Amino acid sequence: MACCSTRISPGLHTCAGGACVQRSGRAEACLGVSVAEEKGLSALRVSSEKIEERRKGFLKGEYHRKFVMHAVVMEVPVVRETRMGLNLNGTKVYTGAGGAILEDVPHLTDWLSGLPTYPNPLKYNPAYSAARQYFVEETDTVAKDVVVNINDVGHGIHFRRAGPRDQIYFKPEEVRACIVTCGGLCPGINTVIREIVCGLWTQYGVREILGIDGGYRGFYSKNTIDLTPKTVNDIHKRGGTVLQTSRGGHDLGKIVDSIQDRDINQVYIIGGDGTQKGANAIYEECKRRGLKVAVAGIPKTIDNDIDVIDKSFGFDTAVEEAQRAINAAHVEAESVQNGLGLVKLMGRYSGYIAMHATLASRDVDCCLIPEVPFYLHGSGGLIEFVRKRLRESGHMVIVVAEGAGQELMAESTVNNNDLKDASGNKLLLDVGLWLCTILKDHFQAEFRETLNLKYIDPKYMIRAIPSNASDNVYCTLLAHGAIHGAMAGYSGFTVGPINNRHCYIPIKRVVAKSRNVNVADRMWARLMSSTNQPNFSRYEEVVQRQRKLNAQKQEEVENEKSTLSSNGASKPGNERATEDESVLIHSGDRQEFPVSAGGLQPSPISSPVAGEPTPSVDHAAP
Ligand SMILES: Nc1ncnc2c1ncn2[C@@H]1O[C@H](COP(=O)(O)OP(=O)(O)O)[C@@H](O)[C@H]1O
Ligand SMILES: O=P(O)(O)OC[C@H]1O[C@](O)(COP(=O)(O)O)[C@@H](O)[C@@H]1O
Ligand SMILES: [Mg+2]
Repeated sequence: MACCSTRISPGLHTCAGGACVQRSGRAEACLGVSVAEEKGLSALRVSSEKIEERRKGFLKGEYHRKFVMHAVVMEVPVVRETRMGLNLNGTKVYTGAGGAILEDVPHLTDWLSGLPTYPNPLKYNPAYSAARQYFVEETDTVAKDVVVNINDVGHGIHFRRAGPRDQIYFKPEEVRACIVTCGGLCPGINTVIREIVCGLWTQYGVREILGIDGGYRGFYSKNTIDLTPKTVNDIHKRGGTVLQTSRGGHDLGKIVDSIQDRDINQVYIIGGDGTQKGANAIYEECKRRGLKVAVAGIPKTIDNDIDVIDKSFGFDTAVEEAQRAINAAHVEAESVQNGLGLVKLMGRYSGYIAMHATLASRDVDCCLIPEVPFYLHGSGGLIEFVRKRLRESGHMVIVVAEGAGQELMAESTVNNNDLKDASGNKLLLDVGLWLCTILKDHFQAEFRETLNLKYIDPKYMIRAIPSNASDNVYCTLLAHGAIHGAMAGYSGFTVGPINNRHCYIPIKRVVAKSRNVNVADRMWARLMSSTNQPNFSRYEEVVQRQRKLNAQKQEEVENEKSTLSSNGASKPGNERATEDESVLIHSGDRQEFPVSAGGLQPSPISSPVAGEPTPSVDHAAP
């Protein structure tokens, strides 16, 4: 049992460091914590009478679990106030008397005073009336870090717990909500849309729900779509988004004009990091204009790179679907001699899908992710490992995240790729095709071996499927969290689970940085120990050496050029010659490699490292 969901309630903590311990086997716990956990109550508002009252209830066996009470709980002084301030980002921050810090989300009352409140209609909803302590207290919070030292004082950062509030700030018949989906596809988007519509309709009695067609630009360039439980009934069984999506087109002025013109007062925005930045700008602008508009973000990213929350929806589905591609690659590889299956998975900057898919599969020999730069040649390099593994097992499978090796490829690209998509995201070089060409050609040229390489890029097949059962449930909780938050008057927030408890997080906090695989963490260690792949720890050294070599070569070419021009030698087809020279520089000594797909030259880093033995040619190989 965790006591951390109540850490803002220091009055109930009794142990030296402010933590409570469950004694194994005997189901013991602090009363305060068990009460707060079971009933969703907070000590911040709890008087000693209330504790006494609850204690009696507890003793009468009103609670599910049988806890042995720590007598000392009752002696702890009750905290009567918290301190409020702003942090550097302008986020409201509450500091509890015990040192816990609540990073709060904005509320309509921050800029609109005297707003009336209304009782939550869920009180009278027969489905929910049986749920004990259904409403979340305003003082309930969730701790960001749950693994703490028992002797630590202060209880770290907390976020507001998500869920329905007793009082709401919108009369249901006043609500005119809209939903928009932006960015790349991800399994589960339709489920979130469906559950926002059905939740608003059935839980709160909202009748006006509009779909914005085609992402942010749809606010000002398209008609809206009426959404009802009937129109969205089956959409969770389909992949994609029924509302359509897009990149780019975030014209803030026009979007908020459209919100105002259409009398929209709740905006539900489903999208990734770019979308959430856009959502924050919309919230800020609504606030600046003094509008009673609640803006709720629902984080979507198949890459699982959104910070703070446990994981994004669709991630589990994606990892599961990736297994099919890995299995296929494995079957192909083990059915031939020198078989190599290469699978490229999503992950622009974060290798979560590749890492989890590898761990789940057990058939993967090497997993390459953006967080771990790799190199090809020399000791500890990829080629050495591939050769070793092929010799041992006769076949192997490599999983590569699409953002891996970008620096390595960029180094070897004659016309460096600076292209961006409509949202400003850098377009990636194709690491899958690049690896195919390099590996095949190198094995042929250097070892006289034919690699039976099969390349699978299942990205769009994975993104397009509907969410699996557990993601469907997750999407439902996200959607419900978002509607409860908006109805309660919160705005500029993203909803998501932290340590398995759903929270409202300031959007600003979520987009401040993206999340990456922590290679110093045990999860990556597990992967390394299961694949036994190289850790590429010599990357920097290898790159530096190669850069030096390239610079020397460049200098030689420049010198040659200037000698030619000072001799007044006019070479026919001079321009073409210059191009060829630049190819030479970038391709190092390995001119036997053809230009790979995507216009890439073999990497300079892919050349043997100076001072290292060149791999011997294996003439015995077929
Ligand atoms: N910094 C930003 N400010 C405002 N809008 C943004 C910003 N970055 C991206 N957007 C908008 O968010 C939408 C989706 O962004 P994108 O990066 O394509 O996908 P994702 O949200 O999945 O990361 C696009 O319409 C884009 O214009
Ligand atoms: O090909 P598209 O549609 O531009 O999408 C490419 C990107 O979309 C993703 O699937 C998810 O990206 P976003 O979450 O930023 O939309 C990435 O893995 C991938 O790089
Ligand atoms: Mg993104």
